Amino acid sequence: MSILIMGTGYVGITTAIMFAELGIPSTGFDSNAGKIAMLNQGHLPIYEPGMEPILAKHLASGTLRFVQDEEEAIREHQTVFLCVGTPSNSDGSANLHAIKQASEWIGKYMQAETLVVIKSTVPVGVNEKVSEWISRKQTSPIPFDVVMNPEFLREGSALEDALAPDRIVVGSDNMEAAWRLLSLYAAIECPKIITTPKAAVMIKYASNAFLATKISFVNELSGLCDRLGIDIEEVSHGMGLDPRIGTKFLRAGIGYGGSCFPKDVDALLHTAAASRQRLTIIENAAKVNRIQPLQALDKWELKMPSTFSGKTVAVLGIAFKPITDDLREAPSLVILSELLAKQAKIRVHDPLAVLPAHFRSLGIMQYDSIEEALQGADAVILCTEWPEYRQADWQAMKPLLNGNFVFDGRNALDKQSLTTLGYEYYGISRH
Ligand SMILES: NC(=O)C1=CN([C@@H]2O[C@H](COP(=O)(O)OP(=O)(O)OC[C@H]3O[C@@H](n4cnc5c(N)ncnc54)[C@H](O)[C@@H]3O)[C@@H](O)[C@H]2O)C=CC1
Ligand SMILES: O=C(O)[C@H]1O[C@H](OP(=O)(O)OP(=O)(O)OC[C@H]2O[C@@H](n3ccc(=O)[nH]c3=O)[C@H](O)[C@@H]2O)[C@H](O)[C@@H](O)[C@@H]1O
Repeated sequence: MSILIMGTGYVGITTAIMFAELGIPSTGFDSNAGKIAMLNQGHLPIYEPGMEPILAKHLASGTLRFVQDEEEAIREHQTVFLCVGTPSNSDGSANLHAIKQASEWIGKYMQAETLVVIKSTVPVGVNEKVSEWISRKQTSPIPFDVVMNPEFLREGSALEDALAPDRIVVGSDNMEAAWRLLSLYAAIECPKIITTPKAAVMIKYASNAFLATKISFVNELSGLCDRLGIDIEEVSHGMGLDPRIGTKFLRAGIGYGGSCFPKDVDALLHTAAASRQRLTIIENAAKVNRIQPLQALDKWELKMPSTFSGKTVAVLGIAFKPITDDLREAPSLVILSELLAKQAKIRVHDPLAVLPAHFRSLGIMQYDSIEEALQGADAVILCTEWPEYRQADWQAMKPLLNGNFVFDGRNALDKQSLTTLGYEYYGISRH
């Protein structure tokens, strides 16, 4: 029997394709009709390498389809995954508008007993709200279950992560509903946990907050290492060899971004404040992340003979990480704003991400090639570690520049070879 995925953004489209890959017919619905039209034409509204041909394959076989009408979508299905967005409100809490709207539609249109699965990242207690929103819209009492099933995929490797997850977490007080959900994942081999809805939610928030804290830990430490003349890369490497610490998420840089770490950390802090329980480590992880790009820029400015004012700066990479066109909460945007405040002239390159109109209107130009972006630049700032930048011919590009400063916000370039070529290279505590 087909399952319904509500919300076809990064998580929804990946979930729909994942189930199609597992041989389970899936239907995607999104309130954004433009996305559904695109998907029906075989085009992804997101950038995920290798995913479009798989989408086309399942569209052609009929294992996957997309519909524009919520009533039709809900009437035909008894298993519904909520994959809608949960952005931040201005106070840091999770905005549940889309979750509420989708729940009310389920209540209004469901025809038979339904399993509602919440894959979106939502705070503790939202399963109860969803039950309430569904019930209130029902005209006759059709039974349903609400089960939490947080998602752990990463953008850029979304389908691989979904098909080979580290774990599947199911939060439910009803074992039968939990097993019904787990039966859909039967073909995936990984640890599968059934826990309470509250614990399932906390596993998701705690995982993101821990990873964010790990990054802020190494970023804060990089400040001390810099003062002491220690290369943070050597420290991360040495620390990471201890399997209790691990090498992952120990890369120093200009900070974490993306649609989830900042938002989920804020939402967890909001939950903590509402529960009158401070989370000082996580509060400070967020604080370190806010100042990290600004501190890096200030340090780099001191390396130059004069300030950034009036200087031409080439910014390489604006996406929040490589292999995505996503700019949400990207640290590059902080760097761009600060460079504007410092009255620099800015030239940008990114292989995929498009500079927001707001920055264009302020005079920042985006170029299609690295060479064009570097033309006449006094300094280069790398914000995203796209492989293109490491592989670029820095020797051939040198005559294009007016200055020789390379500031590497991701410690991605080869310091030794750039220095040999006559560049003045500074990264995040590279010594
Ligand atoms: N992006 C990621 O890598 C991950 C995201 N998550 C979580 O998953 C959730 C979704 O995230 P993304 O897919 O990134 O969001 P997104 O913004 O890419 O997609 C959300 C989609 O929901 C649609 N939508 C809004 N209201 C709707 C409604 N009432 N009915 C149907 N569709 C509706 C929007 O039009 C949009 O296409 C969030 O809670 C996020 O925190 C969890 C793990 C990874
Ligand atoms: O909840 C979510 O949405 C997802 O958030 C992250 O995935 P994602 O945002 O796609 O990106 P990551 O690869 O985790 O990177 C996040 C940010 O941390 C930065 N980062 C990462 C690792 C590191 O060592 N240093 C570092 O600065 C990256 O540059 C990037 O800006 C998590 O890794 C996923 O498990 C989770 O499902």
